[in-house]
Amino acid sequence: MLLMKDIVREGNDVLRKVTDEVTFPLSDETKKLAEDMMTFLKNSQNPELAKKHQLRPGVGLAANQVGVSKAMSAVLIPDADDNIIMEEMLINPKVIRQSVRKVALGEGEGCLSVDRNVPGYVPRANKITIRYQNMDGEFIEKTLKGYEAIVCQHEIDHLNGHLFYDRINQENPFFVETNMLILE
Ligand SMILES: O=CN(O)CCNC(=O)c1cccc(Cl)c1Cl
Ligand code: NI
Repeated sequence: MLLMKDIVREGNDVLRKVTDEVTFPLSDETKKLAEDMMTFLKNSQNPELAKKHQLRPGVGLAANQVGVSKAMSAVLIPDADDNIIMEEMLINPKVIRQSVRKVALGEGEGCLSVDRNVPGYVPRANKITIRYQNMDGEFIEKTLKGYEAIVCQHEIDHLNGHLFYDRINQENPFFVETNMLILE
């Protein structure tokens, strides 16, 4: 199972490279990696297992965060009652439409690859349409807004070598762009 020791931290170039397109049919190795990534997220969201294995909680994980430069991310988003509202492996994901309107989380963002708090709003498109492939290679288009849109943009950024703090306004980290929504 994947543990925190397997998570690549900032400073490692693999986090700054554009990841390689995933080809189909998936190799057994790539299938196992996808399963391990989703299992990591589930374990990280389970208080008992997270404590036992010292896991930081995550709602997404990109392959290059575990040192594999492939364009795939696991996303596991629970709602306030711990009901899963999104559980997807995003393979070769692309944002094909995005709103002008921006959104940012009021408490900022965090990243397993960043062992420090970086305060500030991370402005992202409030509504996006993504096109990606599932584990069978079928193309899926999904429109997301708010928190799900934020998480998927955080992951797709990883796959393109970006980290969340690249998007924080350097002059004023809590600058609110015109019409930007702040999500508490
Ligand atoms: O890339 C994934 N991670 O680094 C896992 C840890 N971070 C989070 O779960 C997280 C936390 C806050 C906001 C967003 Cl958007 C995300 Cl994604
Ligand atoms: Ni991250």
